[in-house]
Amino acid sequence: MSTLLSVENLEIRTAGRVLVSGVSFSITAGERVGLIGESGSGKSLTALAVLGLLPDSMRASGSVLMDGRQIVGARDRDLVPLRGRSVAAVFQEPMTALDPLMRIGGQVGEVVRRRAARDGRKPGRAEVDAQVTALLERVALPEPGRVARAFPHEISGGQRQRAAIAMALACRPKLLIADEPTTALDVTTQAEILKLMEGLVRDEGMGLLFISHDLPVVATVAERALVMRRGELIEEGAVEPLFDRPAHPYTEGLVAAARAFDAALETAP
Ligand SMILES: Nc1ncnc2c1ncn2[C@@H]1O[C@H](COP(=O)(O)OP(=O)(O)OP(=O)(O)O)[C@@H](O)[C@H]1O
Repeated sequence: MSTLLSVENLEIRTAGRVLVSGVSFSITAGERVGLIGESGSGKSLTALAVLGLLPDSMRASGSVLMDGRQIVGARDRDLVPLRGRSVAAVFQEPMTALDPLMRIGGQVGEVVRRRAARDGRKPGRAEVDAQVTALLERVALPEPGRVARAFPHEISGGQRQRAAIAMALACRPKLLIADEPTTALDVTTQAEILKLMEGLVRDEGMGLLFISHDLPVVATVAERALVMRRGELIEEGAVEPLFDRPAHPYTEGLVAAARAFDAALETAP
C-alpha cells in the first residue's frame, strides 16, 4: 500500500514552549488510524499541523508529507489546492465548518462546484442539486430536500455533523481527519455517526485519522491506534492487541479507565 501521510519528527513550539515533540507516524492509502490521549496531549495540534492550519503563534519543524507534498514551512496559498483534494477535516463542533447564514444545500453545493472546477468542469445547477441530494442521502439525512433548504440553526446537532461530513465527502479527499467528531453528541447519535463514518471511509477507500480521548470510540472506527502523552507519541499498534495488552503504563491507565467507565454504566440503575 502506498503511503498517504508521513509525519517525521514533528515538533510544534510556541513562545519558547514545546507543545509537540518527536512525533513520527504514517498512514497508508485507505488505512483507518486512531489518535488517542488525554486532554492537552497534543492530538489536535498534530492534526492542525497535518492540515497546515496551526495558529500563527506556533512554529512547526520536522516533516509532514501529505500525498507527496511538504506541509511544514509551506506557504498557505500553496496548501489551498491540497486541502479538499488530498485531505479534508471534520471537527467536534460542526458550526466550524458551516456558515450560519447560508442554507445547507448552498454550502454543500459550493464544495461540489469547487471540486468540479478542480477537474476543469463547470456543472449546471441541476447537476449540482442532484449531487447535493445524493451527498445528503449518503450521510443518511432524513428528508434531504428539507435539510438542503434549512439554515444550520434549523437542524439538530447530529444533523449538522452529518452535513459537515457530507461537505468533507464532497471534496473526495484521500485522507479524512476527524477531530472528536462525535464528542458533542448524545450517545445514540454518536454511535450512528461513528457507524456512518466508518462505512463511508471504507466504501470510498479513504484514509482516516480519527482523534479521540475515548478508547471504545477509537476501537469502533480504527484498525491501528497511536497514543499521545504530553506532546509525544508513546505507543502505537493494531487496536485490539494495543487495548488488550498495552505496553505502556499510560495506555494501560487509559484502558483501565475506559473499562471502569463501561462497568459503571452497566451497573448503573
Ligand atoms: N493556541 C494555543 N496557544 C498556546 N498553547 C496552546 C494552544 N492550543 C493548544 N495549546 C496547548 O498545546 C497543548 C496540546 O493541545 P491540543 O489541543 O493539541 O491537545 P489535545 O490532545 O487535542 O486535547 P483535547 O483532547 O482537549 O482537544 C496543550 O498543552 C494546550 O494547552
